[in-house]
Amino acid sequence: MSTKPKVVMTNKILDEPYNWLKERVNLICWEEESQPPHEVIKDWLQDADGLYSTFYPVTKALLEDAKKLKVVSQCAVGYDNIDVNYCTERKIPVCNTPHVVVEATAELTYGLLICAARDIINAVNYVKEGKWIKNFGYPLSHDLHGKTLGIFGMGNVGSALARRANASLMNVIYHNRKPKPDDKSLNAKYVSFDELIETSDYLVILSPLTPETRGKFNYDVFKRMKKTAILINAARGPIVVTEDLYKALLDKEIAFAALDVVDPEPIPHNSPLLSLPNVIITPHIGTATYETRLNMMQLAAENLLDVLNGRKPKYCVNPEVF
Ligand SMILES: NC(=O)C1=CN([C@@H]2O[C@H](COP(=O)(O)OP(=O)(O)OC[C@H]3O[C@@H](n4cnc5c(N)ncnc54)[C@H](OP(=O)(O)O)[C@@H]3O)[C@@H](O)[C@H]2O)C=CC1
Ligand SMILES: O=CC(=O)O
Repeated sequence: MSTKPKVVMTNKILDEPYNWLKERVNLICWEEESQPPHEVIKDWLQDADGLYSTFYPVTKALLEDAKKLKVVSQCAVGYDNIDVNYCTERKIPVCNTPHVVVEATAELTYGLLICAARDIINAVNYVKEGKWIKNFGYPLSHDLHGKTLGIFGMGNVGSALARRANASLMNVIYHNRKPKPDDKSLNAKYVSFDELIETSDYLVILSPLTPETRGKFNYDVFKRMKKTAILINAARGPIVVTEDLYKALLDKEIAFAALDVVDPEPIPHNSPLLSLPNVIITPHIGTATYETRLNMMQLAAENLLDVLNGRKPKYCVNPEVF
């Protein structure tokens, strides 16, 4: 019988971190293409010491029979999918992977911003569909330089985006619950939520999903934004009310939306959002580069192993459990 701790992994990860972890623990991993069924993971967890979550819904119901569980290690910075309060009650540390996700997520967000501002996806399709019959024929798009970029949630990723916006000669404003001490170095101005939504040409959501931010962007907010505004959500889908966004785009209350995250995920194939020409959607790929995922996967494995070996992990969102 193995004396190594048992760890449940909710999805296969890259070979290097997988093999690194497998050498150190008794690893049981869901390797199918499909999302692992709740009942299977719940069953595997009954005698497990650790859970390595690839953004799996970690609910009280999933964990309540996992009496030996010592750690939940998430391969992501956001942890809104995890019932942290329940884990804290059980004195189970919840680990995540901040910092290593930052630059790749800012790059993707910046890419969405440029694609939306310059209408690149529709323009590519216009060429592919044989509609390019003369120059000066394609509908005009909008500059980045000289425009106002509003960031809702100026943390690590928001700051990395602000640096890119500075290089594009944009004016950067932001709203957090409190101003950032280093915003001068980011050439970014702290504004109220009202000023953010009313004056941004491009409004990027980069806050965590919390009870306070859930549903924050609703029809009333969209009505108060510029009619020419472009909304980019690279944070979490439920921060935006999906039906309200659809209506606002249809009613031309805002001009365009570029989304890396939606509610629900994956987006249903018959979602009305997919029928709109003024929406582009990517499948939650902010961190989905080889290099970044490798770093995240290794960090999540190290966090997990630290706890199992009685050490404090590098990143833990409920440190009060120690
Ligand atoms: N699309 C993707 O693949 C990815 C998505 N993400 C998402 O992006 C989020 C941000 O990541 P990251 O920058 O690393 O996180 P950080 O914690 O560094 O930044 C979050 C920022 O949001 C602000 N914030 C929190 N609550 C509120 C609120 N109620 N109103 C306004 N601002 C608020 C915080 O400031 P303050 O505390 O002062 O309010 C903070 O500056 C993650 O939580 C995750 O959900 C991250 C990586 C990849
Ligand atoms: O969505 C990704 C994350 O790291 O959070």
